[in-house]
Amino acid sequence: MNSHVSPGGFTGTSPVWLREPEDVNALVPALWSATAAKDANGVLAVGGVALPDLVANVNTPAYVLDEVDFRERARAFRDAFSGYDVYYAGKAFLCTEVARWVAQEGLCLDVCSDGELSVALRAEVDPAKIGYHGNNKTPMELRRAIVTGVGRIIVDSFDEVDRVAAIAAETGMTARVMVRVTAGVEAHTHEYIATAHEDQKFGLSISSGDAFEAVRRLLDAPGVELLGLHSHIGSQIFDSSGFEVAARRVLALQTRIRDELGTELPEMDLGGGFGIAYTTQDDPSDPKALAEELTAIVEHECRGYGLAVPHLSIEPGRAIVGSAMCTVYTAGTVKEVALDGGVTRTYVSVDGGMSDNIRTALYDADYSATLAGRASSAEPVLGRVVGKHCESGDIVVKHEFLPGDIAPGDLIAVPGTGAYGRSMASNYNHALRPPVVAVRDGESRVIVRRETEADLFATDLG
Ligand SMILES: Cc1ncc(COP(=O)(O)O)c(C=O)c1O
Ligand SMILES: N[C@@H](CCCC[NH3+])C(=O)O
Repeated sequence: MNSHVSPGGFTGTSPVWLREPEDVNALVPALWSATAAKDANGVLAVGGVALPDLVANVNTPAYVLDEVDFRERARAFRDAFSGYDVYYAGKAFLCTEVARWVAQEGLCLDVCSDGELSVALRAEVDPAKIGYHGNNKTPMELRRAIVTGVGRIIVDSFDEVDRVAAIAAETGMTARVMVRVTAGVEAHTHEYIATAHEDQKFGLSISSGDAFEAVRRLLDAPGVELLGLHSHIGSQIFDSSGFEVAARRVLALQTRIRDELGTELPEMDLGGGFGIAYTTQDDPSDPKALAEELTAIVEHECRGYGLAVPHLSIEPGRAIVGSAMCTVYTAGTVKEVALDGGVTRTYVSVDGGMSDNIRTALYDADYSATLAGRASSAEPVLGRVVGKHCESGDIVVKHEFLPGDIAPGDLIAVPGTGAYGRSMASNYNHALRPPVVAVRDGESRVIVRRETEADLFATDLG
């Protein structure tokens, strides 16, 4: 994996990685889905559908999902990780149609709530190909998962060990489980999306002995089939050293289980978290390189411990859907704000914001943007794309060079919003969550419709 290029500070008002583009109209292909392209007039099309035509039908803001790109990325993971099971992490983005695409492309599906399970079942995903995560699954959720025949439940606590065993005993069904372990790794990502250090809520600690104890109890529980150990170190990760340390510690636990409990667990899940490019500072690996790297790490560690290589699985979410989607907005107001040193920043307010993309406010995430409806010959200016919510932190794109003549009514497209954009969207300020429009071969299809006022009033009983 290529290492993440550190932003390395600021030059005045913008981060050092942000360079003034030679052509402010040009797309940076690595940030966009496979079929995204601009014509000579600067009109952006995705899946052969020009965005001005698309928004004439569905309005803005809208998420635009490139079906060809999504399927290609899913297949790329499936093919590169042949011999593994690839679980698409539905938390990144899930709707019934996308769950069907996942199944059609031969991937399994990772869910982490009753609602996500309902979507998977509605799409007729084979329950045996569903994995079920969560640090606080209710007894009701666990019962449904077990009775439905979910392929694996990833057990996250001692309480859950007891619950799973009790439900298996009571229903006479077999509960197939993995144990989520905490490997004590400090992943190089934002604190809120790192999940393998000790002081957080997920998993059972290897170093404290809790993970071993959970394994011992599950092996003893009638009706429970323990498949293996699961480790997920965090999200938007570029550096393989975290996976390496985690694999070493998880396999050390596998060795202890073999030596003290007399069994080698047949499976192991390495989690997801593979980073994507949001801006020119990100340089992600392709699935083939990732597969080679992760497989080499596991094989090396297994050799060292004298273990058979377990059947492996991964759970990419962002790396499949992240770049497959962009969001298109309409600019509403444009404001020049004078900063220190005689510099100005152009604030472009769009008709969405933190209600359709919380990641900038929540994780200080970086995004990019481009004018989507026309070309401009104006000089680039340092811009910031902000939303329409009552928060100064309501920022969509913190730093981007935009054409100096950007004006109300312009369409602005933001790439890389597929992961955790719609899935973490909210109704803040009673915003109506935008639609997801799938595009392919010149056709567009609304697969999640825009919310309406009636949706808001469906729960507000008046
Ligand atoms: C257990 C688990 N698996 C998979 C994922 C997917 O992560 P990503 O979308 O970064 O690939 C997550 C989210 O971080 C997760 O918590
Ligand atoms: N929602 C986060 C990632 C956490 C995923 C779930 N463990 C993001 O947008 O980056």
